[in-house]
Amino acid sequence: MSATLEVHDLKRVIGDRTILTDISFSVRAGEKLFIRGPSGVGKSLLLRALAYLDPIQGGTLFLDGKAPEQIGVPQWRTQVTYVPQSRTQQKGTPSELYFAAQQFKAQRGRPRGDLPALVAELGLEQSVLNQPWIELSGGQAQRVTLAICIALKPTFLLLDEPTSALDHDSALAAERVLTSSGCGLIWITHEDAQPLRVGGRVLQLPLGTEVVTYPK
Ligand SMILES: Nc1ncnc2c1ncn2[C@@H]1O[C@H](COP(=O)(O)OP(=O)(O)OP(=O)(O)O)[C@@H](O)[C@H]1O
Repeated sequence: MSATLEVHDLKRVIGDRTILTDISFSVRAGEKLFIRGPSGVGKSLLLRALAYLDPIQGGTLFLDGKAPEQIGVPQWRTQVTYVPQSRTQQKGTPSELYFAAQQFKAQRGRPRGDLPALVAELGLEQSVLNQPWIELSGGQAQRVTLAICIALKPTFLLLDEPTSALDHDSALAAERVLTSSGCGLIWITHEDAQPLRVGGRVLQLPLGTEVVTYPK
């Protein structure tokens, strides 16, 4: 049976503003769930909450029936990995980040993907791996970040507009790489055509209702 990520009645409050409330859904490894909604509605906050990067003010998260505290927060984030919209850091190179990520205790002994192959499939030269982050374009940084996160083989990838800095052909390549990764994908997009192309369920914020499922 494939792994399942469950969210029950999630609530996020910032200051005196309730941004998200009563959000419930579940996703299995290999499935795709798109998150849609207007700017500022709380899409990034939802993904950050799922990765246990921010505290939540209500609700529960489970991975295969276990809460983050039971699994251990580093182990949770190893399996439920947030991929930020912008470049992960300004210091060092992508290779150094990939090496450093593998040194975390929760990452040791886990299977890895083929990072050079992922870099090539995303239309990048291998040399980007050894270029300082600061020298990469927004689109190069976005793709190499994706390649690193996929190569770390989490069970779920939480994708914060993963193709926002890409031209159309590069976006299509990224969609192919992501869908063949085998990860469960929870994917924020502002592009109407993307869920239709990729296939998957669509959850609309602020209500958190599933509005449509596109076949694939
Ligand atoms: N650290 C923070 N402190 C205060 N307010 C925050 C913080 N992070 C987010 N917010 C607020 O929470 C709301 C939701 O933010 P979020 O980034 O999740 O929106 P979003 O739906 O991802 O938007 P966009 O589509 O523009 O990326 C916004 O009003 C934002 O200003």
